[in-house]
Amino acid sequence: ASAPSSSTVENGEPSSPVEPSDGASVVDVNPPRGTRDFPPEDMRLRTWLFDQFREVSRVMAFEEVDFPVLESEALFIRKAGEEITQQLYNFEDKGGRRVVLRPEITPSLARLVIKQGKSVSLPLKWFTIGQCWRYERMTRGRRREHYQWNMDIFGMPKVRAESELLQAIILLFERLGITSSDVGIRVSSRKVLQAVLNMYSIPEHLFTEVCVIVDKLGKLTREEIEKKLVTIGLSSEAVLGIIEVLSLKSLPKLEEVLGSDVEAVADLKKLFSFAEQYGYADWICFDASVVRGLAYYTGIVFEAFDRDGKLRAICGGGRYDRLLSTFGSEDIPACGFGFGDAVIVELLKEKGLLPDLSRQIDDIVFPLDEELEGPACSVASSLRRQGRSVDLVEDKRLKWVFKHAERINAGRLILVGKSEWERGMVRVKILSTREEFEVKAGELQ
Ligand SMILES: OCc1cccc(Br)n1
Repeated sequence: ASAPSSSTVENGEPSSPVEPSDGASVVDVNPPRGTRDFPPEDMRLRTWLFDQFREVSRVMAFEEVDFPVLESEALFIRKAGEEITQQLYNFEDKGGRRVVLRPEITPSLARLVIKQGKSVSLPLKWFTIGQCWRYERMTRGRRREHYQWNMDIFGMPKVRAESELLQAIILLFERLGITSSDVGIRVSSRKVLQAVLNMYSIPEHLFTEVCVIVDKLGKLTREEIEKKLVTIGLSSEAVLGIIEVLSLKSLPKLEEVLGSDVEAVADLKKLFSFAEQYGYADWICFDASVVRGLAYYTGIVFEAFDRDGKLRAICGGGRYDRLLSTFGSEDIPACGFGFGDAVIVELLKEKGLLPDLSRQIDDIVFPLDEELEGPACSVASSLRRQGRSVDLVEDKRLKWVFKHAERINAGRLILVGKSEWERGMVRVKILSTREEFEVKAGELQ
C-alpha cells in the first residue's frame, strides 16, 4: 500500500494492516504516531531549512556539536512541573538504565561543557540541529518529535550573549525573506518576576514554579493562573501584583514600577541599546509577560512570534546561569535558544515564502540499445568523476526518457548510439534549447 506523504498527514490514523490473499499481514506503512517521514520533496525543504540554520551559525562563528538523541533520564528530572518534563519519552533499557529520547538539547550541551571541563576556553559558541521528542497523549493530536536548531553561548556575560543570539535569529529570518513586519521578538527578563516576588516577600524557592505557571498566560485563563499561584501559597495581593507587572509592555513604565536600580531594568535597557547598534531594534519589543516555560532560565528571555498571531512561538530562549550547578558542577553563565522546524515552515507557507526546490540533475545518460549499456556506464562514470550529477537510464523507451528528463529537470540528455560510438562520439541534447550536437566521448564535460 503506498502511504500518503506522512509529513503532510502528520498524525494520520495508522492504517490497519492489509490482509493480502496469502494470509500474511502487511505492516502498517505509516510511521509511529506523532512522527513524520521525509520523502524526497519534504526532505529537500528540510535540508534547505537546515542549510539556512548552518549558514547563520557559520557567520556567527559558532562551532557545530552533536549528541545522542538517547540521554540519561536524570538529565531531565526537574520538579518545577514543566510540560517538557511531564511528557518525557522515557523508558528502561535492557541494562535496567532509565533513559529518555531527549525533549530538548540544552541539558546535553551543559553535560558536554562539564565533561570537557578545563579543556575548553570560554566563551564557547556551539550550535546543533537535532531531533527532540515528547510523549504527548495523542488526544491533542500533536507531534511527538521535531527538529530543533540550538545556538548556545557559555561564558559570555549578560546581555552580550543575548544580543548575539538575537542577531542570529534575525539573520535567519532575513535569509528566509521574513521581515520585522511579519515577525517580532518579545523580550523580557525573569529578573522582572524576581523583583516582584521580592516586593511581596515571596520565598525564593517558589520562583521557578511561579515562572512555569505564569508562562501558561495565554494558554490558561487568567483565573486558572491566579488559582495555581494561590495554590502554591501566594497571597491574592501578590498574585494581582504579578499579573499587573507582567502586563507591562513599556520599559519606562517598568522602570517606574520597579525603580531604576533593579537589575532587570538595567539589563533590558542595555540590551535595547545594543539592539540599536546591531541594527535590529525594530525586530524586538519589551513584553513583561514573556517568561518562557523552562525552569532553568535566570535572566533575559525572548521568543519570536508572528505578528498576525496565527501561530505558536517560532523560537525562544534565554539566559540560564545556574544550570550546571544542578548537575553538580561549577556554574558557567550561559544563554541559548531553540528554533523548531515546524512553526517556521507554517509561517513560510502563510507568507508564500516556500522556496522552489524541485529536483535538479545535470545529465541523463541513455544507451540507445542494450549492447551499448557498457559504454553508457563509462560515459556516466567519467561525468560523475567530474562532479556532475548523472542519472544513468536503461531499458526504457526514448519517449519515457524525454518525459523523465523533464520530470527531474535534467540539463542535458547524452545519447549513446551504435554508429556514433563506433566513431568515438556521443550525441548531446541541451534540453532547455533543444540544441543537439555530437561530442567526442573522451572530451565530454
Ligand atoms: O518544544 C516542545 C517539544 C519538545 C519535543 C518535541 C516536540 Br514535537 N515539541
